[in-house]
Amino acid sequence: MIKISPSILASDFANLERESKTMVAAGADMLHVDVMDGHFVPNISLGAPVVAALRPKLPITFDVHLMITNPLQYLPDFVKAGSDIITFHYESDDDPREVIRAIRAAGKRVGVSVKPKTPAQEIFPLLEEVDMVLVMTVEPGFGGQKFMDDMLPKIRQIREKANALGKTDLDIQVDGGIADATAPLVAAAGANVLVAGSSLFRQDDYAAGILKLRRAAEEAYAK
Ligand SMILES: O=C(CO)[C@@H](O)[C@H](O)COP(=O)(O)O
Ligand SMILES: [Co+2]
Repeated sequence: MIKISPSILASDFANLERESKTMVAAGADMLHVDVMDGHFVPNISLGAPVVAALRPKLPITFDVHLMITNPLQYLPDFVKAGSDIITFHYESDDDPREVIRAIRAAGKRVGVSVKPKTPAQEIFPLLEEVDMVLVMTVEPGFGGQKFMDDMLPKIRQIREKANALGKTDLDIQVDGGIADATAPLVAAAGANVLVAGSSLFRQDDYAAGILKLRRAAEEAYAK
């Protein structure tokens, strides 16, 4: 019901393979890869070569979060690298439908992400065309930021609209400041895919961390 997607942005990059493997063995449902270009967001992280290097070593869903300008230009690289879910930012392209179509045509699952200032209503017309909506609960660009609880109504609005459209299987992902205290809030609002970076990677026992986060969210989601 609840899926946990640890963000490897918070891992020890000098030991990326080991860190990722440990997180997968600890029970992660997918791995979240934050791609930042220094243009769409004011930070540079990692790119398709890193996905390509890790992909064959890890039998898990690669959940790639593109925080880049001109996603269509780089899409083939991320497809070739073995991404499973490709999420682009609604604000990063003038024609989001074209990006959705291209990701779909490449045989990948499609996510569309919204920054905190973008209202839910802007993506309502796209809900039937995507597999997942990513609601940013911080300004994209950096890990370790404080969760914005004013994003909770947005999650609820998207879940309600999806249900009203009959799209009850829409994944709603949340990303930014997700931890034991915030997981129940987002799950109660209707999110079912939780990205967590610093709150998981800073723990000694990743399995215990995932379990606790999952339980906190599941209890609230079921209500
Ligand atoms: O996309 C982003 C940041 O832009 C995230 O995926 C962060 O990596 C989440 O980090 P935490 O807030 O969980 O530390
Ligand atoms: Co992310």
